[in-house]
Amino acid sequence: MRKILAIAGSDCSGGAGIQADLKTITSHKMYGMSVITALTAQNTTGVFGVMESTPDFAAKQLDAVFSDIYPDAVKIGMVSSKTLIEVIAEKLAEYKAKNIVLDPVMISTSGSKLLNDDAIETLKYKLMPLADIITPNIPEAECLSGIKIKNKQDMEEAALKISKNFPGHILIKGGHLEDSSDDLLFHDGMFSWYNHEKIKNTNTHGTGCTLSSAIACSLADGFTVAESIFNAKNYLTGALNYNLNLGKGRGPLNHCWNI
Ligand SMILES: Nc1ncnc2c1ncn2[C@@H]1O[C@H](COP(=O)(O)OP(=O)(O)O)[C@@H](O)[C@H]1O
Ligand SMILES: Cc1ncc(COP(=O)(O)OP(=O)(O)O)c(N)n1
Repeated sequence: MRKILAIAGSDCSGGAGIQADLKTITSHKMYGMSVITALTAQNTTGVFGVMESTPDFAAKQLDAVFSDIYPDAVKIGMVSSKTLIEVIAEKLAEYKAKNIVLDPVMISTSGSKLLNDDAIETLKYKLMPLADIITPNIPEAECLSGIKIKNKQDMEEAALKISKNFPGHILIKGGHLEDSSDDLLFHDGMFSWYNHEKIKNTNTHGTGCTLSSAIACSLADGFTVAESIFNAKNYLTGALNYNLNLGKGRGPLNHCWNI
């Protein structure tokens, strides 16, 4: 049994955050664990409130997990404050965590800030160096690179810029592009494109969380990063294609389409 730890915020409506992570991990027939960094009051229409965990309590959760059931991979999602990021980085280094996938969650697609402005540098310089792969969406890649992204060429430029400070795998997700959903992987001086036509489904709440957890599952299974992205995209495509239609806004995915 592979064991996966998700460090992320809770989405009470079940589409994104820790709930999407645990559903994804379970659908991969793996054992999911969670360190909850924040409670959010949100649904398919927006985010109405955020209540952060204290850094001390996040540290307690990390100690409880790592001292008992050592994870084969770790996915990190929403971590909103500087002090929380610092404590998570310290604990992951202390426990020599491996196969770390960092989704640098900054703003929900519904427009709410999920990362404090004064925490961006801490995320860049304390948490990113521990990650094997980071998975920014286009607005997040713009923030990390300082480049405005309008097309695929801009995505390549942004990846190059981000790589100046981060030697690991950089996956810039293209879900926010107008006419395609092509994702770009940059590593070791090489670009690889994961091309995908846009699925005509507006129910995409939690796609980023789902993709990063699915990547963590394949890494835990021993696949390379490039193979793990390929597997994760297939899983995500199945969940999107199901066209689940729940809620009054941008609805969630069917994480259980494959079981
Ligand atoms: N309509 C869509 N059709 C196909 N793939 C999509 C669609 N929307 C998002 N994706 C995929 O979902 C993943 C998450 O993408 P994105 O929406 O950019 O991230 P986030 O959810 O973090 O904002 C990416 O692999 C992207 O290509
Ligand atoms: C608690 C929580 N974490 C992360 C997100 C962002 O989720 P993401 O998968 O990027 O999807 P959308 O924002 O596009 O729905 C979130 N909303 N809540």
